[in-house]
Amino acid sequence: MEEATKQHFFHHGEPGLEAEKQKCHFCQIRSFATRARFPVTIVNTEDDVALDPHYRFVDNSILGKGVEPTKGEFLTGCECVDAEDCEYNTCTCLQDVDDTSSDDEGYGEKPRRKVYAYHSHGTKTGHLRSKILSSRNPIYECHESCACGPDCPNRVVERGRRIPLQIFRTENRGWGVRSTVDIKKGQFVDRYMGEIITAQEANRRRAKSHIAQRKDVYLFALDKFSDPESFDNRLRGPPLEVDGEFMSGPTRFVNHSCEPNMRIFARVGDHADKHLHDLALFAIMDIPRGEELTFDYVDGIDDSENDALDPEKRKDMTRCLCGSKSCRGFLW
Ligand SMILES: C[S@@+](CC[C@H](N)C(=O)[O-])C[C@H]1O[C@@H](n2cnc3c(N)ncnc32)[C@H](O)[C@@H]1O
Repeated sequence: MEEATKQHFFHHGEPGLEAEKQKCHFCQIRSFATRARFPVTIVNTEDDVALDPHYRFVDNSILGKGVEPTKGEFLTGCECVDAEDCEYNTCTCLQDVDDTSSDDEGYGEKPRRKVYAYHSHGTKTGHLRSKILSSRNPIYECHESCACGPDCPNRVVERGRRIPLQIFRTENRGWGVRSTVDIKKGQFVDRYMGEIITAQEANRRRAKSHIAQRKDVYLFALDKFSDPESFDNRLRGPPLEVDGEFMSGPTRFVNHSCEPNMRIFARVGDHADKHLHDLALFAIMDIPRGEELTFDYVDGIDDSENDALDPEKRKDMTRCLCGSKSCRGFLW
């Protein structure tokens, strides 16, 4: 770690080291557009280990072979001229929101039911509403094809990470992630990024991996809108997957906890791109600066407690070191 730090700070300003700079983690995170206001830092006060040299930081997912975004002519956004209108179900971006319990508000002839995922006023502006936080509902945001403009309050994930993150060496679970500022319940932290690959490619990578379950830690299926009956054939078949093992952002280093402080939500911009939805991490409680950020890798859906009763299965299982009171004992 110290070697890599020295090399970066003393030599990477010099010309002629382009190839070396490409592989340098500090140069990669310095190239992020938000580096000045919301930097990512890497520290290790535990041991001498550096990040895996094969790993590369990116600030956007990379589309793999055979993965296509929807073509421009099929993209459609809302026509809300006043961004305030994007809080109501009259905004076409929110038309698919399934929110039958409502804060119904009559407005002339049009029903203006507030279905918006975020608080839109006061100190909680931009934070997920508790009703969404305690659900598994997807988040529908306005996006680049919308008329509402970049300041629309329904563009929280689209605007990107607004929190400085630090990757640090934990005592017993390799690298972990924390924030250098306090985070409030409902605040967006960052997306889980990586290479977006086809299901076939994901299975090929699983088969190649020595321990398939280990590979599964880095693979996230984009299956929130999967539906065998869908008119969209991209939603009918096996979903695309995001592989963050060798190319991702800081959230790739977030560890598991059985009592997590964040949760992943599916976030969609253009409805034609549901097959490519984002994986957005939000705080589900207030998190003081410096506290490790975690999420539940299996989001509560887990067979490990049952498997652990079987001595044969148990010997191949990975012990969970989250240290929480309700720890389930095993990661998988
Ligand atoms: C997505 S990575 C997280 C970053 C990882 N700590 C690292 O150093 O690269 C997942 C791996 O972290 C470790 N890990 C994460 N949460 C853990 C936990 N609660 N207990 C034990 N190991 C954990 C396991 O080795 C797991 O395969």
